[in-house]
Amino acid sequence: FENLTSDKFDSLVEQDLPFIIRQAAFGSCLRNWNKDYFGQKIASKQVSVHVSTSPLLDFINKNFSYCVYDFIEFLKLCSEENGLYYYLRSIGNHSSKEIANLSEQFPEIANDVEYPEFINFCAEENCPNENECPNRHLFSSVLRISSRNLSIWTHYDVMENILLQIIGRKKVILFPPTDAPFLYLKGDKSEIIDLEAHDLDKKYPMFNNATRYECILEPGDSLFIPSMWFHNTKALEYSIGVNFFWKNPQLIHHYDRNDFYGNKDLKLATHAYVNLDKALQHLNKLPDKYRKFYISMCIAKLNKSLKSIS
Ligand SMILES: O=C(O)CCC(=O)C(=O)O
Ligand SMILES: [Fe+2]
Repeated sequence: FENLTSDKFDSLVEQDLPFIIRQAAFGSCLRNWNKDYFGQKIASKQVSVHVSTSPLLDFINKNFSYCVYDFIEFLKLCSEENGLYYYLRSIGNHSSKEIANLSEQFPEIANDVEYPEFINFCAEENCPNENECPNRHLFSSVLRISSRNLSIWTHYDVMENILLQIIGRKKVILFPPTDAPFLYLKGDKSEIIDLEAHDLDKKYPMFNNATRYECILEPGDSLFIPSMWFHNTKALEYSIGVNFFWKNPQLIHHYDRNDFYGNKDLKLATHAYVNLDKALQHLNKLPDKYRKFYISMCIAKLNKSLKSIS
């Protein structure tokens, strides 16, 4: 889409499908950002970066380490081909237990990113009235810089999200939330790391049932990624982007206060998982015949509940 109005944007977000917005007014970052500009603006800053010998980052098996670099040194390493792959996902200043916010961690360049009017972000930094306020509330703004060919594990986030591509092209592969049973999940992440591998169906036969959506983001494109949609991104070139998570007004009370990344399950879902584990612990104490019977009764109950959702 181009030239979106806020009504059109609202109705697209409501549809809960990913879509690309081309050339929206995200500010001067789209014209100014490059290594020389960052060098002039940013004197010295330490960043913690994922570094791996593999371009396919795997969070489950952790095939990377975290290394601290000076930001400008990191940009140099990340943009050259030296056999290592680098990925910066900006985090809070003092520890990872702080929400990423460009204005706080990168104040020198934060004003280069503006939010198009159609998103209707609330002007108040900490709106005292998030429940009643008609505007959207920004949760975090995250700077994402990757080496060419680097891809990020397939995962979902619990918040609505716009991923803005600023430098380089990026391929994004998405799967709808209904594909969860086919993605071999461990929490919010898929075990399937190489989505291009030829023998996926041998190791992951259910993956055949998944519906894959693909797009390539050019600089200036932004992608709406609905909450709970699985996504995997691959930088086709040295890539700089920013993404913005915002809170769904209907879920304000449901988000986990300890969520610093926009990806912690809703509190009630976490309770449900805990209780499900407890239920299974109880049933697993029974002899097989009874265990089988009661587990199938539980599944029937869950299926009935699932079918009642339109
Ligand atoms: O491309 C990336 O660096 C990951 C983007 C992502 O996971 C997101 O926007 O939620
Ligand atoms: Fe994500």
